[in-house]
Amino acid sequence: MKWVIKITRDINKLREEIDKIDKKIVELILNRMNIVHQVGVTKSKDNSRIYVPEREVAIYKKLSDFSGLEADEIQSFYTEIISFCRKLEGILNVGIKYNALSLVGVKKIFGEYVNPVVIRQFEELNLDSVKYILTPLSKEIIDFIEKNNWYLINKVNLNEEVLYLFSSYNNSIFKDNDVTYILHNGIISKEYIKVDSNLFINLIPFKNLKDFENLNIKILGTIPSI
Ligand SMILES: O=C(O)C(=O)C[C@]1(C(=O)O)C=C[C@@H](O)C=C1
Repeated sequence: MKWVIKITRDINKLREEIDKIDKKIVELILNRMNIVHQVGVTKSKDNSRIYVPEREVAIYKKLSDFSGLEADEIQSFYTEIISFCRKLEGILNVGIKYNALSLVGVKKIFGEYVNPVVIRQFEELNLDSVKYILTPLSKEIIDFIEKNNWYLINKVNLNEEVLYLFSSYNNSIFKDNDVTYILHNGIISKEYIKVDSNLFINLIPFKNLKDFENLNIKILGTIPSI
């Protein structure tokens, strides 16, 4: 019986430590929110985009290098911290087709603070308020982004499928190892996705993009990688 009491006492001490740490974490999150709010005010003056995927990926990478934790592990909890801060800048509307996978994908990319807008066809979207679409690749979305001049800006891997994030805003900072997705009527890279019998999405390292300049290609976008 004696040792049970000792363990309980030790656990209580450890929990006191945890409580202290939690207070510090929340205090730091409040400081972070304050700074992000100021970023938001600056952005709203020059009307720049709220969601900056390449910056979010850079944050995961820096914290991974700093801590030795895998970037995926950092991302698993940091997405929510960024989501919580980002909501001060505004809540994003993201168009999805109705299915459980898309709802999971939206939360995995944006965290809790996001507004999924469920639609049957992308053409139904109100483009004044919806600037993002998360979807598997299809001819329908390729046609939509070509028509509306949208870009491929991010992706999310779920167990069974990959969902791609399209936006009316393009990413603006690219690193050499980021992957550029280009549309062409043939296969011109080692990695590619077949859209239909005469349309392929070729995946090219951003640093090699200049080698493809002379071909008849359309750049869909570049996805930040860690
Ligand atoms: O750096 C910015 O542009 C921010 O708005 C801050 C912040 C963040 O919480 O760190 C939030 C939203 C962006 O997607 C990227 C980063």
